Amino acid sequence: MTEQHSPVQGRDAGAESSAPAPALEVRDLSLRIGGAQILEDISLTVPRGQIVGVIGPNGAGKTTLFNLISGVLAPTSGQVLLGGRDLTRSGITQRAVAGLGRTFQTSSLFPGLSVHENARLAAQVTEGRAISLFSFPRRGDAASRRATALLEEVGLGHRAEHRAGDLPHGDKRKLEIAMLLATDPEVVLLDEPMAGVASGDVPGLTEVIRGLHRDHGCTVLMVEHHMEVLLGVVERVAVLHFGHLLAMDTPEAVMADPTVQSAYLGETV
Ligand SMILES: Nc1ncnc2c1ncn2[C@@H]1O[C@H](COP(=O)(O)OP(=O)(O)OP(=O)(O)O)[C@@H](O)[C@H]1O
Repeated sequence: MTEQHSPVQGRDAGAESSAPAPALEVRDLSLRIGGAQILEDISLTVPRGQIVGVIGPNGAGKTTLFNLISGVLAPTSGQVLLGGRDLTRSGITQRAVAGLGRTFQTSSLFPGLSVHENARLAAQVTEGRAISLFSFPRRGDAASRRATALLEEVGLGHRAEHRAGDLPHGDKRKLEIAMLLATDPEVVLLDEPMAGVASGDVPGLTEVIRGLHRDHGCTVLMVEHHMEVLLGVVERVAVLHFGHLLAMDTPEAVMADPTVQSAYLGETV
């Protein structure tokens, strides 16, 4: 996507788009805990189908932003909108029903269950059935078929019967993405998907992330410290610094921005 490069300091350079309601919009979002201002006046928009990266030094507020968007935390002020709908006061489940999916920094799998059982539980939610391992699933039921198809799609078909807890990190992440896909999300938040993943598994996982966008039309917001991966996948990058949005623009514009370089890229990118 080509975008006019404009000065990027302190604002979302895509926020003035006249497109219909963006898939995700955050307006003046702030969080204060005790005396600490964790996030302050964050505003950004993510158009439908775009992949946006979120970067920033440790403690910049990236995970907190995800927690506010997904409803894990309530903001002190500001709004979160999904497809133009204000979900600021909605709980985690309501946001999931509205089309928001999320992975966490730490794995959220059931480690003692098989890969297929994990995927099937996620698929059961979409089938509108209560999550249950005790419903005597048959290989042929709809949730099982969907789980099998999604595992094939992310390249885990051959591991379906493995214990999820025994998977290497890269495969755990793929399984989490298969489970996300089982819920048909429109907007996906990925929190450091490459964390702990062996370098040899990075290209395969990167392809799975691209597939979220390419094959499922998902809008993706992705925190990632692995800059090579991030810059190769995203269309825009949001830079957080001490709880503020320092910039949001194309990777090229952000990387060339002296403010970003001095504030964040003192570390090598
Ligand atoms: N519940 C809390 N109470 C007080 N301070 C908090 C709380 N949660 C987060 N913080 C602080 O808010 C800041 C932002 O934390 P956050 O985890 O969002 O950063 P991050 O950018 O995701 O960091 P990292 O890259 O290390 O994961 C940090 O200084 C953190 O210590």
